[in-house]
Amino acid sequence: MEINGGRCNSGDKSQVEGEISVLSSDLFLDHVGEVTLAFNSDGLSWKSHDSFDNDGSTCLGIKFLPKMATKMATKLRFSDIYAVELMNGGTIQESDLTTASECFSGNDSHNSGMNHFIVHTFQKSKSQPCLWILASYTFGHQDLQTCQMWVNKINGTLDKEVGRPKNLLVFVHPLSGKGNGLRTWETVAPIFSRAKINTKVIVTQRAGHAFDVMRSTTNEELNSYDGVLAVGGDGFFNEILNGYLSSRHKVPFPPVPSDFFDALGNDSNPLVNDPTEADSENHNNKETDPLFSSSSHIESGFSHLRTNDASHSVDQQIEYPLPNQRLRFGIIPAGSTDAIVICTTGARDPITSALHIILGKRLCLDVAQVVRWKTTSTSKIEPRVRYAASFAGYGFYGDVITESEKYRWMGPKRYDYAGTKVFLKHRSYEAELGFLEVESEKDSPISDGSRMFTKARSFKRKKSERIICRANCNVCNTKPVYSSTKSTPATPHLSAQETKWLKSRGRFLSVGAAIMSNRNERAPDGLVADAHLSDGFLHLLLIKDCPHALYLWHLTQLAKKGGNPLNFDFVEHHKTQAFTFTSIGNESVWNLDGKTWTISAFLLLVAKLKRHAIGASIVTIQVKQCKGHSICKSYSSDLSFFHNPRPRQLVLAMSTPAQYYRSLPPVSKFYGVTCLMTTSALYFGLYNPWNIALSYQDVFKRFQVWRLISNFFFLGPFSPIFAIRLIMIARYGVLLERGPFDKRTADYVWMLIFGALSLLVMAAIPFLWTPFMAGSLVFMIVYVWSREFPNAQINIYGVVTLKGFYLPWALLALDLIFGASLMEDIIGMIAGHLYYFLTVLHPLAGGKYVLKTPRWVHKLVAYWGEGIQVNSPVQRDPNAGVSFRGRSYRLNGNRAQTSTAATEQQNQTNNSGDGVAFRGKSYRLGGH
Ligand SMILES: Nc1ncnc2c1ncn2[C@@H]1O[C@H](COP(=O)(O)OP(=O)(O)OP(=O)(O)O)[C@@H](O)[C@H]1O
Repeated sequence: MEINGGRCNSGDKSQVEGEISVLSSDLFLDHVGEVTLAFNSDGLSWKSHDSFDNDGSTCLGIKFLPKMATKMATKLRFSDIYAVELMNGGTIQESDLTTASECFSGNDSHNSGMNHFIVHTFQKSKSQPCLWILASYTFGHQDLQTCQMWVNKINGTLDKEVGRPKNLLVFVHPLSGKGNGLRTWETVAPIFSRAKINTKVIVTQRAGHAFDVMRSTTNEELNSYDGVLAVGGDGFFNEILNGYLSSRHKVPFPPVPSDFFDALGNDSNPLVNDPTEADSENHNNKETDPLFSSSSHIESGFSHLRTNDASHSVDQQIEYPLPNQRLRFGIIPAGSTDAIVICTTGARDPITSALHIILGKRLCLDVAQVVRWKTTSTSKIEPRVRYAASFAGYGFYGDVITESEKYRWMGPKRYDYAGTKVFLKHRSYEAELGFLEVESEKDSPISDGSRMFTKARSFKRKKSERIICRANCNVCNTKPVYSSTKSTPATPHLSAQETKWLKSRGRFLSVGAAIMSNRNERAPDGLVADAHLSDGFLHLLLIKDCPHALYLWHLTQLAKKGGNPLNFDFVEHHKTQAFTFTSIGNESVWNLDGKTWTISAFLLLVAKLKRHAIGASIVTIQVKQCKGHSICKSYSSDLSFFHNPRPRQLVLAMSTPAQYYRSLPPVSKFYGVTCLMTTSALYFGLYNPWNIALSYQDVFKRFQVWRLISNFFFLGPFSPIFAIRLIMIARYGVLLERGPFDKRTADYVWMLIFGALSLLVMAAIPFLWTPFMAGSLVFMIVYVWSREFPNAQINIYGVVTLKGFYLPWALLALDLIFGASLMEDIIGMIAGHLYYFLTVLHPLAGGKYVLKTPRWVHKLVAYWGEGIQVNSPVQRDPNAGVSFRGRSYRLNGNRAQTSTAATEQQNQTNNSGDGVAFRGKSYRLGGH
């Protein structure tokens, strides 16, 4: 076939690689050479004329195989092509074998003055398949008309590709993330113009600008767009979403849960805040929220529903369509977190997102509706609705956003800084939550094992089984089946029989509602690894007040790929469709997709609306029809469940010494008992204490290595000082072991070993040496406790009441008064601080966690057979622990489990009045 002659088979049906094509031509493909290009029903395909085995690709006896030619695809689907461009003139390179091409004779004419067209597509990155990289194929022909014909033909087909946008409204947040919003748009804008997509670009001037534009744009104008793009972060996207929905999502509110307020004191509720609204969206908007006033059916629906009248179910059958059903929403990531983009496209890359949008890829997302109630008829606080697409968080999550806004100039690093500051403050907030349990879910045929209602069930999922929800997810694509007879297939109504409201009240470090997994660079698996994008559920995470170290452990699990952040006793995890929230006392703020909702949040109901109201799509969001409030119906009819408080009673004092002894956790019991026995043996004159004292001379010269250990078990002869030290073990050692080190026996043993080693090193310095360092080790325990429980109230001899933080210093002062040696106290505090610094402060400041418990300690504990270590890398020895097995009891009177105790439900022993641990309780409202 003579290529230079431009022989073209246009219009002929020919066969390329066995496919029937409607058009084929002989063309030059850049970097490949002569090819026959075929136009098939689903895409383009080509076949090279060059056989790389023949002599033509051999130069001076060396065979050259063009790399590009062998790697290049030979097929392109139309669904992957986003543009085709005709170019007049220019050069086509026959192959990338420059050496070889020099050997070719008579081919110079191929390389210049050729007309060509470029087919624009993408390819997936080999190392990261979610990352899409721009790719293009340049086909050349000397005849311009041939090129033109191909371009027209391809364009004609691309025009028929469904779902591709033609007109987009683009909002650019210039200061987003590191201030790169505008530059990000400039990077992707040429791709949109190449794909012949018209864009109207609005660069925002202030916070709330995009909200105002979205809210005030008429529906007619919005109808002229296929979608709205946010070039920015999650908060910016949230603003656009709220601007759109706030005036258009006309549905009646769920009923005011009046029973709930009654429970808290009704009208005279002192907790009602009456703040001046600081909503950024409404700076310039004096309008009353149309959700509450403008629509008559809304008004009637709202007041009607407020009566909790069962007849509102009639209203629930009313459909409230959004005016522009085909409008979609997209994000080009330019923010600091970009969790929505990471969860949908899988790559935090503006080009990948732009390609998804241009090619019309879509995905439904659930959107949560957050309703702040008007708490009483006279309350000045107005009911208000907000929407969140990824996350709603309170406490730690709200405080971090508030704090980080002060340091926006730092860019994304502000979250690390603000997070550390908020962590160190360790604020907890009292609150009461009610959440919906959908019983029918358990029997649902779509249940995939990922639907969890209890913590125990949720933790059974192995890391390897985690499902990452993306496009075409089976769970999200399957309609839930509910048994209510009133249901229509599209509107699953939950009857009171099918649903239960559970309640949880207490002090929480944070409350989070994850609407999607919220994967991001700081939490690679997200808050809830296997959350779905549009299954109609959200994941409620309640982090109860707990010591610093445990909370840090939870956070480090969050930050770790494959971590298990929910596997803690102080973490409650519920998969639900709705929850209520009532703050009590001091309040934090809510963080909705990274935007704060100021202190006015009194009670929130988050109802995931997917199949009830709104669906959203990937990068592109499609708003679906709203169909009533079945959740709310069950809410009003099921509130009686709120009143059945059956808190778990904590038994803190045992009635007999034997019971007390059995209740002690293993390490403190072992250490305390050994110290007591050592002193008792001395009392009976059984040994000379100098034989167990620390003496490096004896250790190194006489190999009396036991001295390195034995000196840690002698607290001195019976005396007031001895008694105080023993009580310290029984009190603070036990509190530590039951609190921060609960189910972390190996870690606690390692803390003591590390402390002992540090003390031994210090004792090598002559003026720090003391013969017995048990007192120092006890002081180390007290110091660590004081850091873990800094706000606990302590009372010294009924005279002085202090915060836990000052306890070691108070004891130091007492030792001074009693005339005891201060040296051992001080070196104990140094060892304690070293441990706390390496395990808490240093990792918090971004440093490495260097003090990981060594494997041999895990083995030791496993061999011992006492205590529990969650996530232990070693198996417990089934024959171990004979000496203590079965003699340890939990405080609630249950025998401690010594085997698979990781799933054990354990009481929070810190409720003992230290005022630090979670004081609330979670219980089934039905009293089960
Ligand atoms: N021109 C502007 N000047 C100041 N603030 C703006 C402007 N445009 C938008 N904003 C506000 O900035 C807030 C944060 O924006 P955005 O979410 O894009 O950035 P981010 O916080 O860095 O990213 P992420 O939410 O992913 O962490 C938005 O909620 C929006 O209200």
